Amino acid sequence: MSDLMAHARPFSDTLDIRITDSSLRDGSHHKRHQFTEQDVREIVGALDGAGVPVIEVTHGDGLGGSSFNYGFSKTPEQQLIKAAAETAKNAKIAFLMLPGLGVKDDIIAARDNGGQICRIATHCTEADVSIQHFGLARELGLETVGFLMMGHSQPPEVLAKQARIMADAGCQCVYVVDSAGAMVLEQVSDRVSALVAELGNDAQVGFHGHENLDIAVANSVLAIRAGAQQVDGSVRRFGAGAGNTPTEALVGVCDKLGVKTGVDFLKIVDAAQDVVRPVMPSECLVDRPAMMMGYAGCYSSFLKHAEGHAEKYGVSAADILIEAGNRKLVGGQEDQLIDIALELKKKQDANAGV
Ligand SMILES: CC[C@H](O)CC(=O)C(=O)O
Ligand SMILES: [Mn+2]
Repeated sequence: MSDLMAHARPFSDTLDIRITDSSLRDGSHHKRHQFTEQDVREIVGALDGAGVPVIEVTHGDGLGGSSFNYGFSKTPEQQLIKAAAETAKNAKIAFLMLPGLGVKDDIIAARDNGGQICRIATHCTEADVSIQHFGLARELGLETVGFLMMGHSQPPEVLAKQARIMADAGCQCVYVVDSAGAMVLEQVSDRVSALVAELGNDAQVGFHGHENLDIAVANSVLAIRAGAQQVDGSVRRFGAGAGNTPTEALVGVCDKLGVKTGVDFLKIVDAAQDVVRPVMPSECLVDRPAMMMGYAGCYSSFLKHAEGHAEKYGVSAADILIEAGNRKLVGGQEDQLIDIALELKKKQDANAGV
């Protein structure tokens, strides 16, 4: 056992932590939900071949996300889940759902199409809306994961209470989710430790990072040190905004620290370069708007929307995002970004005497 794992809790007899790759779900934001069945088959084949134990596949906003507000999927997500499940030889296929966007029938369909892990995401103060969905998922024999989104916006003790609500509802692993890429080092470990202390053996704890301040791997290492047993990554950071913790770097760093992930470093690096990169519309960059999002603590999936409105109304995407952070907007409030852009334009025009 490595020094890092001395105080941590191994995931199983063979793995210290279990990595979930989210390229085919969080990456859906970056791809504007345009994945094809062939993209999914190629990426799942490569990740599964490298030993990635869990691969998440869904519209970026989860089951039922394909809509005017969030962006229509090119291929129905249930078809993508089915293709992923047919392709994977060892990896389990996970899917995400946000109560309200997705409904119970979507969970049943995802299970019927081969999904094995149901991940239910709520804003980090609204865990109670997930209760009935965890109940259903467990009845269906699915493994369950809970996502407390925008985890930076609440202190550790609040997150721990919300995690308890999920665990009591049947959630087997509650994630601290740094949706905005706004957390810095001990801000992660303090939150993970609070959940570990609250949940004990009732549920595991996970961490999902974003790269806006360029420290997602370091944040993940601190999460592991604090007792996280499940950690998310996305190959080549393929995710919303600045992207996620790069799976390949996380695997390499874990190898060097003696933390067993079960993923083959050389194979995952090849997959990142040869299979995933060609499917990405562009690299996920820590550019000005992405960094502003992390700094302002603003939702990662807002980036593409903010850029679109900035271009349309001739205002700064960074200003839109900072104001969204000030207003503490959460997923589902994307339409308010248009109001912010219009207000900024009005101010800009007034200053210019238009
Ligand atoms: C809209 C769902 C969101 O993308 C979930 C997630 O990955 C996050 O909050 O970081
Ligand atoms: Mn995310």
